[in-house]
Amino acid sequence: MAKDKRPSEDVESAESKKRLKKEKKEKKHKKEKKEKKEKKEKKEKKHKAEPEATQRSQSDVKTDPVAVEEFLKTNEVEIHDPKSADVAPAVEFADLSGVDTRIGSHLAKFPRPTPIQAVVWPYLLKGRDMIGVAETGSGKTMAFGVPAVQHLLDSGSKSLQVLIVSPTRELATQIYDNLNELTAKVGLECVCVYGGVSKDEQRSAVKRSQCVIATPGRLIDLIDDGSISLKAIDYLVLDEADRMLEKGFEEDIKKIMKLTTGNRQTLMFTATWPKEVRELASNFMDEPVKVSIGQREELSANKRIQQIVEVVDPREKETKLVQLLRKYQSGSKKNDKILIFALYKKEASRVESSLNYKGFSVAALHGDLNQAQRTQALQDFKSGKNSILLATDVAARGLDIPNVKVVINLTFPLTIEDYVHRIGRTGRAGQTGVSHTLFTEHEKHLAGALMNILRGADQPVPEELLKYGSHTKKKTHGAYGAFFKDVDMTKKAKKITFD
Ligand SMILES: Nc1ncnc2c1ncn2[C@@H]1O[C@H](COP(=O)(O)OP(=O)(O)OP(=O)(O)O)[C@@H](O)[C@H]1O
Repeated sequence: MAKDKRPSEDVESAESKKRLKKEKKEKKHKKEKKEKKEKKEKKEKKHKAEPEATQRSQSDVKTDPVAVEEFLKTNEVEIHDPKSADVAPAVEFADLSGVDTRIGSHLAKFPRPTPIQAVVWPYLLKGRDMIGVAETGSGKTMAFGVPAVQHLLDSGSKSLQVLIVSPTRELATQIYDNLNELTAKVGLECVCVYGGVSKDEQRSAVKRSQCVIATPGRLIDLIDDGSISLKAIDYLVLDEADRMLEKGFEEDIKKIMKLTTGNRQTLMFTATWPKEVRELASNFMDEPVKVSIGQREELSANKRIQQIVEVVDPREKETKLVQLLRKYQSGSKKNDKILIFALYKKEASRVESSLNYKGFSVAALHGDLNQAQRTQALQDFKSGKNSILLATDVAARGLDIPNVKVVINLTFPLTIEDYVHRIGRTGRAGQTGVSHTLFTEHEKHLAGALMNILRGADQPVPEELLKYGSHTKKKTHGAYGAFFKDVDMTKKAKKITFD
């Protein structure tokens, strides 16, 4: 009887139970890993065995190693493949084999694949896991989007198989718009799942979709209430992957990964890939190919952006901002689009009112607004109704707004990675742009990192910045994800009662 058992027996049986549980878990993990490997190998074999006749066979192009070498060198392409597979880039669309012609004709609106697309597509079509790092505005959405849709076509199944996770609602919507154009062409459906709006429509769209683009919070809500199952997800993308792996999102991502199949193809895409997130990333991936484009340094900015940095007294910032807006919208430039970044929601809202009062046409985008206001602000900026958008870092990553001429950093971001993403809202898809940063003593711990970025992009380093020295503080904002995370404002606050 349990009652008569000696304490040491209790401990022993508890320990052996624990051991058994651990062994069982390890066995399960090993089995899943093995299954995943077998499925991938099968897929790779399938691709080798039957090059699709939809486009020119890749072997036609592979034959010119000199051209391939030249392409890799000119575009500063680095490929690290633990399996050392011999995979040639698809430099022209015609070089891309295994892609449905309906997708091919959609892509024909572009002259040729961007370098990241050219390099990752052939690997992704073979079913490989991937870490793709390339500058802002370089076409990463289609880099993971085209193989995602092809994956659905190859499998022929009608269940929810593709999941793309994004840190913000606006970015999720944008990815959805991009992918929806592709899926609509081939008779498949996408759904966008994000917070701040009603769940009902999303629930019913999930039922008919094969591809879901989601922000983590709402996705988990819908999983928890049984409206969505990730059981069949076998192609999973983390866009803005480094942000998704930071604290604040980390637990959500772990939960999401656990709920998908062990046979998953996992992709991570971003313009910045700090060391801090790499270990966590490797837990979710199986021998990923790492492709980086133009990343001479560990972290680099788009070189087509002219970066101006001015060191100012913190009290002068707003006066300086007004002068900059007048300068960048003078004469024929009066309707040029300018994106201003503030750090805090309150700051954004206060400066927005002050600029509107001074006669500028400003919209604001930050987490204190409801989703309808956020969507409207972005739309008004895109359409040019408001030529100035004042945003927090909710708009720093991924947003592809046509013709943003200037990005102004009114307050420097918390991390240097966010600086790279913020300024990347201009100079997209081969265009040029200007970023103008007001730097104060409050950010002096980031001066060294900023100088590295400037030098890496052949930009001048102002004298005043040098006085802060080249000391680079390690990335400290582990909690940044939590600060940044969208809060669902439609959710009722939980009532807490104290006894
Ligand atoms: N092959 C191509 N040729 C020219 N333009 C392209 C091509 N593919 C995509 N684009 C365009 O490039 C722009 C930027 O693409 P996208 O938003 O995918 O960039 P990104 O690399 O994801 O940027 P970020 O790092 O800021 O998220 C979009 O307007 C897109 O339509």
